[in-house]
Amino acid sequence: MEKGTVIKSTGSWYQVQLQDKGTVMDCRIVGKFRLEGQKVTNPVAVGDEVEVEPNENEETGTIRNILPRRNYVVRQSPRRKHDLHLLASNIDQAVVIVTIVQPDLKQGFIDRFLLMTEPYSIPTVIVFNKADLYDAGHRGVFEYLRGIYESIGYRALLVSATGGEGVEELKSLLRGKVSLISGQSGVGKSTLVNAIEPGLELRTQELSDYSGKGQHTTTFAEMHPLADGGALIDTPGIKSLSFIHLEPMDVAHNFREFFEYSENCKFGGNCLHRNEPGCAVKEAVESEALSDLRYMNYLTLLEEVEDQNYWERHKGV
Ligand SMILES: Nc1nc2c(ncn2[C@@H]2O[C@H](COP(=O)(O)OP(=O)(O)OP(=O)(O)O)[C@@H](O)[C@H]2O)c(=O)[nH]1
Ligand SMILES: [Zn+2]
Repeated sequence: MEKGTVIKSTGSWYQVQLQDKGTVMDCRIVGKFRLEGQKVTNPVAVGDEVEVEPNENEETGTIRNILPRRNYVVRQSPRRKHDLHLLASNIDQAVVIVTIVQPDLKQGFIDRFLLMTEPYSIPTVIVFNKADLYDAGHRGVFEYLRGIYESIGYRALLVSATGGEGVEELKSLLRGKVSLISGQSGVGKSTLVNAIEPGLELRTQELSDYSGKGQHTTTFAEMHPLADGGALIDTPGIKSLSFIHLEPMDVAHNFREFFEYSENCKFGGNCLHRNEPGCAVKEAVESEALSDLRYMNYLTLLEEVEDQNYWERHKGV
């Protein structure tokens, strides 16, 4: 057995960088794996520490064991809505790239992303790219959002991949850390990564193939080492994020700023902060101690998760 780190996954094959030799081996996995009792489309994630048994040819191998994960980021599979998809594991931080223009910032996207990274309290940096295109109004929107997110402990950064603004600061945030980097399509992720590490070829892509059942997208993630230390785990552009695997209470527990108020809710840890009498979270929103934008997005996500749970329970009845 040899130990290694998964640096790329393509669905059926995994590239494992071997700890001792430093070489990369193509590996397969046998058997079915589950995550917290739910099916996963990819049982092994980029970032996983694994034990590999080399095949007779010594060129390929079989993953026999996944070492315990320090953390992981999971989303609902874009292909099979009842399955989960592991984006990455054992990461130090997540970087979500957004832009206010070209394309317009999708309302609620940042909070959806944070709901994905919050279960393991993964530090998340929100990078606003294309600063060179922002007029005074756009800058105002950035300042407003930065105020909201930095007050609850997330870093917000203004950068321009093409103009250079903020790139050095982002570079120093990435140094020495394993960062998951993600964003909606077209926000400039490839351009930005190239500005950070010229020559780093992002080959991550969303491949579409056509089968009789319709259009399928396959997701690939890949870990790239950084010259200054650390690594980037690149993920394909995210179209949408939903949360079939969460319960309503999980949504409440992963809006981190609610915590210091929720202990004063009449129903304490069981409060969903909606119409419950004596809800301290709702009061804090009304008195503007908490952001009403975040609260509004919270209610949307809560309702979405409740609807899903409803249909799950009534399926086949
Ligand atoms: N003005 C301006 N344009 C940018 C900036 N960063 C990226 N772009 C442009 O935005 C477009 C999309 O950039 P990409 O780097 O391909 O975006 P991406 O996020 O990797 O997109 P996908 O490959 O679809 O995931 C390109 O035309 C870039 O030249 C920026 O900071 N300022
Ligand atoms: Zn409450």
